[in-house]
This record gives sequence, C-alpha cells and structure tokens, in this order.
Amino acid sequence: MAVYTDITEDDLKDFLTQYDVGELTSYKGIAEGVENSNFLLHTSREPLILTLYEKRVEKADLPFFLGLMQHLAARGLSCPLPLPRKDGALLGELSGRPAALISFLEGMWLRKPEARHCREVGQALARMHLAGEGFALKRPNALSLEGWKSLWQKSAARADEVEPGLREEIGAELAFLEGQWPQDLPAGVIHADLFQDNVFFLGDELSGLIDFYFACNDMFAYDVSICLNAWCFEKDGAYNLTKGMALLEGYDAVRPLLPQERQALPVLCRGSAVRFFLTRLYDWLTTPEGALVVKKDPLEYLRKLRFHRSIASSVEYGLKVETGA
Ligand SMILES: Nc1ncnc2c1ncn2[C@@H]1O[C@H](COP(=O)(O)OP(=O)(O)OP(=O)(O)O)[C@@H](O)[C@H]1O
Ligand SMILES: N[C@@H](CCO)C(=O)O
Repeated sequence: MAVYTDITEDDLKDFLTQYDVGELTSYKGIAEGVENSNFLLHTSREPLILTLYEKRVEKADLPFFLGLMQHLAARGLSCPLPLPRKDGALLGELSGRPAALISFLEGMWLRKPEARHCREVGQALARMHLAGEGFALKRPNALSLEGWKSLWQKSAARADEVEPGLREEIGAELAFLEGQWPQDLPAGVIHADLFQDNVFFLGDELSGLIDFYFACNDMFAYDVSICLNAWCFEKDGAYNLTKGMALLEGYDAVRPLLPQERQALPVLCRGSAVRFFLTRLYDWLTTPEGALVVKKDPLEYLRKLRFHRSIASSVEYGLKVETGA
C-alpha cells in the first residue's frame, strides 16, 4: 500500500481550511501506487484526491507537474486538475510533505486490457503530445541516460543477488544505449509513466490519464516505447503483436510517426525497459521489509529488455510499413 506518510484527522481538517471545498466527511489511504501517498477524501461537495509527494518527486518540479495538468486540461485532455487554495497557490504542506488537492477522475484502470483499449491508449498518448505544445515550463528527463547511470551505480554491486550475471549484462546494455541513443527525434512534453494504472476507462471508453509526476521534455517516440512495454506484453512475458499493432495504429492516426521515429523504436524500447528495470531494481534492493508498498518485479523488465534485443526491425512491433529503414 502506498501510504508512506500518515496524516491525522486534525491536521487534515486544518489543511482543508486553506481551500474552499466544503466540510470533510471521510478520508482513507489509497492502496495502489508506489511513488506518492494518496488519499481519497469525501467532502460535503465532492470527492477529491489528496497527494503527499514522496522521495522521487523534487519539490522544485511540482509547478511543472501541476501546471502541466492545467495546461493539458485547458486543451481538452481529460486529466485531473489541481485545486487552488484560497490564496491561489496550488501546493501546500501536510505532515511535513509537499501536498496538493487534485480533482477526482471517474473511471477504473483495466486489469486485463485488450487490443481495442491499446488503440485508445495510443490515441490518448498522441493527443497528450499534441496538447503539451506551448506549455511554458521545461523539465529535462531526470530518468534518461545520465539518471540511469547514477541509479545503476547505486545498485550494480548487489545486482547479481537478483540474478547472477546481471552486473555484466546491464553494464554492457548501458554502454550500448549511450552509443546508440537517438538525438534528433521530435520531442516535447511526454507522460513518461503511462502504465495501465494511470489510464482510466468508463466501460470500454478511455475517460482520462492520471499521474503526471514523471512528465518531462523528451522524445515523443520514447513515450510510445514506454507504452509498448507497459501495455503490449502478456503475463507470460510474450509480446502481443495485436496489441502492439493497435497501440501504434492508434498513435499514428493522431500523430503520424516519422520514418526516423519508427526506425528508432527497438533502441527506444531497450532504453525504456532499462529505465523501469533500474527503478524497480533500486526499490527492490532498498525498500525495507514490511514497508507498506508492493514492490514491483525488476525481472519483468529484464525479460522485456532481452526481447527487444532480439528485434531486427520495427515491423516486428506491429508497425505496418517501415519506411526509411
Ligand atoms: N485524480 C484521481 N482521480 C481518481 N483516482 C485517483 C486520482 N489520482 C490517483 N487516484 C487513485 O490513486 C491511485 C494511485 O495514484 P497514482 O498512480 O497517482 O500514484 P503513484 O504512487 O504516483 O503511482 P505509480 O506507482 O503509478 O507512480 C490510482 O491508481 C487511483 O486509484
Ligand atoms: N510504473 C512504474 C512505477 C511507477 O513509477 C513501474 O511499473 O515500475
């Protein structure tokens, strides 16, 4: 359960006096998520989400994340909105953590998405990329090559505890990625964590995107590769070509992928597999036993990485025509 910081009713009531949201009627910690502490609040007016920002969120980045939600919502993307306090600020403090109140988004995330859902995710990702245009703030991706290297330095010595030989394998992979990482692909604001638990559906219809706390400026096609990894593999580790095709077609219908973006997919997928492998590995090695959070399996991403190494052409991801390869 991801409640790292507990709150008391008195502190919460005190916090809420800074907002115009009615009277608190109930609140509870939300079990899902691994990054921040989230609470569902009910007030005499509306349900709300309270987020306390934890270890991976730099306070200096919060204006980017909260401002981005406002920017995207103003351009028609369905996503939660941060609520302003009476003094206009979007951010406050509770139990010693930076904290914000966020509007409640209706819907549920899908435990067993099908190809038609993957198509909608592709479309929504592309819409987000287009809607991000014109957002004034910038945030370089802290979890790109340099960030991976520093995470790896913190975990490498113990990596073989998780699987013998990992130290050598990941060291070589990082050297490969450093040499091959694309430099000139179209870039803008990306979500960077659009996993299943961050996409809500009402019935079969996508109702919105949440959790913009890894959003940053980076290559659009890198975000596509994150979604291929998160949405198009089955529990047994197999890549689902039908889902991959649907996700890519959905994206391409809204924002056509350039030949150089298509061509770069295998290396981008390797990079995004390494990114999630490394954060999971770090958490695996450092989260204390008994912590109220479900640790995610790093080896799932190692298997995905190995699959991407076997890919000879982007066509194997389900792209219909590979041009310029
Ligand atoms: N605006 C919202 N409206 C409705 N439910 C929400 C909202 N924000 C968060 N939730 C609920 O809280 C859960 C965790 O939220 P979120 O994914 O933002 O947390 P996190 O710790 O950042 O997670 P992650 O592990 O995906 O990074 C979601 O799965 C959802 O159930
Ligand atoms: N989506 C991430 C966790 C949140 O950063 C993962 O599955 O590793």
